[in-house]
Amino acid sequence: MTIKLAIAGARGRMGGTAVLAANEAADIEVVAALDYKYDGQFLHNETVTEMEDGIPIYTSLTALKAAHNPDILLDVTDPDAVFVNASEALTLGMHVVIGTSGLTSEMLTDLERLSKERQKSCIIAPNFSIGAVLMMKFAQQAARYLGDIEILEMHHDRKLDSPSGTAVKTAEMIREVRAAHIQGHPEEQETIPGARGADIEGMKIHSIRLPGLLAHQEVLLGGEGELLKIRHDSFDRKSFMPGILLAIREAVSTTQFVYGLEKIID
Ligand SMILES: NC(=O)C1=CN([C@@H]2O[C@H](COP(=O)(O)OP(=O)(O)OC[C@H]3O[C@@H](n4cnc5c(N)ncnc54)[C@H](OP(=O)(O)O)[C@@H]3O)[C@@H](O)[C@H]2O)C=CC1
Ligand SMILES: O=C(O)C1=N[C@H](C(=O)O)C[C@H](O)C1
Repeated sequence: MTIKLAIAGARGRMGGTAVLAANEAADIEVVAALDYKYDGQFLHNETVTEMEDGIPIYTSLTALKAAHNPDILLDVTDPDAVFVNASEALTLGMHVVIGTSGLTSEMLTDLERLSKERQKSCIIAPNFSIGAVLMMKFAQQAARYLGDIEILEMHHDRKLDSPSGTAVKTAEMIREVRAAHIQGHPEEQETIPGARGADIEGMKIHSIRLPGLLAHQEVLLGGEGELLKIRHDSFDRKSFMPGILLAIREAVSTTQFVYGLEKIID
């Protein structure tokens, strides 16, 4: 069976790479794209134009669904768009795979409810790279022994959200095994606000944005007289593609809500 795939954000950095990867997969066909702008202009009519490779672009998911009946929507858009796109897709009876970061815990709860109600898969992967998933799992494992942790996430300077979805997921995974406690000096004070980074149960997350970077993370685990560093680097968006294809195939063959690719790989 050929999986009919629609992509929201198909003209972006991740979406463009995903179109190429899906087109190379024998069992997947990209049937349409969902977008809201073309060449900087906002689009208003329903079927608008097509991508360079002939994939039609729609501004309305309802119109896209009526014309192409895709099995699944892959969303790689931005934090403001993803929840609306994913909720609409589930409501229309499509499975959903989400790579977009920035979903709040309330949004995750709503998507889980909708996915169960509609009996459609919703797979959310803060990071599709197999190496990054392993980095998160290794950090979780190490956190049982070294509980003072700071996460350094480094991305390209076009990224909209901070901290990254990967850093948040890493802290959440570590939280499952680490006793909650405040790190650093109990009376420490920031003389410049933000100096100590974002805080999840005492763990600090520091976000770096620079041209030249793509997606990198270091988890620093400190103990008396020692430091363990666990680092992952994505140098190319191709690193995310095997995980995307895996999630798409998994989504159409089951109905499940999954937050984290580690749950599928395991
Ligand atoms: N899970 C993972 O492994 C990875 C996740 N990501 C995440 O994927 C997301 C996209 O990243 P990236 O490709 O770098 O970003 P880009 O800005 O390059 O791409 C996002 C695309 O989505 C489009 N878009 C915005 N709003 C909508 C909407 N409502 N409907 C349809 N399309 C829309 C944008 O159009 P326009 O530019 O005209 O606004 C743009 O083309 C980010 O959240 C990022 O964190 C990225 C890499 C890996
Ligand atoms: O914006 C990106 O590029 C990336 N975003 C994801 C995140 O927020 O963790 C995944 C990866 O780090 C690349």
